[in-house]
Amino acid sequence: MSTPLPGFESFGTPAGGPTAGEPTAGEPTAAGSEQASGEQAGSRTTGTRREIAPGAVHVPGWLTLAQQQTLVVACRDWARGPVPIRHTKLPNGGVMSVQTVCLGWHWQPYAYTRTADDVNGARVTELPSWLVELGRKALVAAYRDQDPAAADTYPPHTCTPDTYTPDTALINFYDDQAKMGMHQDKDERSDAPVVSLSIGDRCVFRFGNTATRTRPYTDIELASGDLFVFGGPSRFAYHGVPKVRPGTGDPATGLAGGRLNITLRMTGLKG
Ligand SMILES: O=C(O)CCC(=O)C(=O)O
Ligand SMILES: [Fe+2]
Repeated sequence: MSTPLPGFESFGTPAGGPTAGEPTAGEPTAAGSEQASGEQAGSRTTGTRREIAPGAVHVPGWLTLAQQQTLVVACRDWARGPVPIRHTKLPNGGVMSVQTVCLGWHWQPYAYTRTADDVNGARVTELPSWLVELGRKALVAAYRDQDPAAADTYPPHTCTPDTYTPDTALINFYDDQAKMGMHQDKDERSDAPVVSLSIGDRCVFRFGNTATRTRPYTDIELASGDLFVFGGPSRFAYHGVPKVRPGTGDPATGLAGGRLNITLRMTGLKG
C-alpha cells in the first residue's frame, strides 16, 4: 500500500464505520426528508431553499444521513483509483491544498481529459447513473420546487432538471487547513448549472459575482448534507472556500474528519 497523501489519513475509515466493501445504506435516491445534521443558528432552516444570488440557491440539509454515508463510501472507493486522489498541480507551480479525484472527465488546470495525464495516465472512473439522477433531483430541489408553475424559477437558456445530464464530478477533500481561492468554474463548454454537495465539516463558502474575484460577495456556511446550485446568471460567478471549521462534522456520515465536496457539471465535451 502506498503512503497516504497528507490529509488523506483522516479520510480513512473510522472505527466501526462503513467501508467500500460492506453493504451500504443504499444509493442516494430522493431528496431528503430526514435531517442530516443539526441546524445552524441564524438563517439555516433544513430543507428550505434560499437564493443567494439570481440562479444561486442554497438548500441546507438536503441529503439524508443515509445518502451522505453512501457518498462517503463511494468517494473513498473512487479516491483509491484507478486515478488516486491527489493535490492538483497548477501551471504556475503551485499545488492546491485540497485533494481531488474526478469521475467521467479528469480536470487538470485548465482542461478536461478522459485520462489523468498529470497523475498516472489512467482513464477516470465513469460517472454512475445514480449520481446523474441525484443531480437532476438537486435541480428540482433548488429551482423547480420553489414554484412549479413558474417556468423561469430555474435559470433560462440552460437546461431543465429533466435534461440535466452531468458528465463529470469533481470530488474535493479538505483537511483542516485546506481552502480554495476565489475562482470561476469555466473550463466547461456548457452553461448548465453546477450542483454542489457537501459532507463533513462545515465551511465558509464565499459566493461572489461574475465580474471580479473581490467584493461584492456573500459568505454562507455550508454544512454536511447541504446542496448548493449555481446556474443561470450566477453560473460563472467567482466563488471559493476561505475556511473549513474543523471538528464540526458528524462522524456518523462515515467521515472521521475533514470536508468532502462533490460538484456535478456538464462539460459540453464529446468523446
Ligand atoms: O468545496 C466547495 O464547496 C467548492 C468547490 C469548488 O468550487 C470547485 O471544485 O470548483
Ligand atoms: Fe468551483
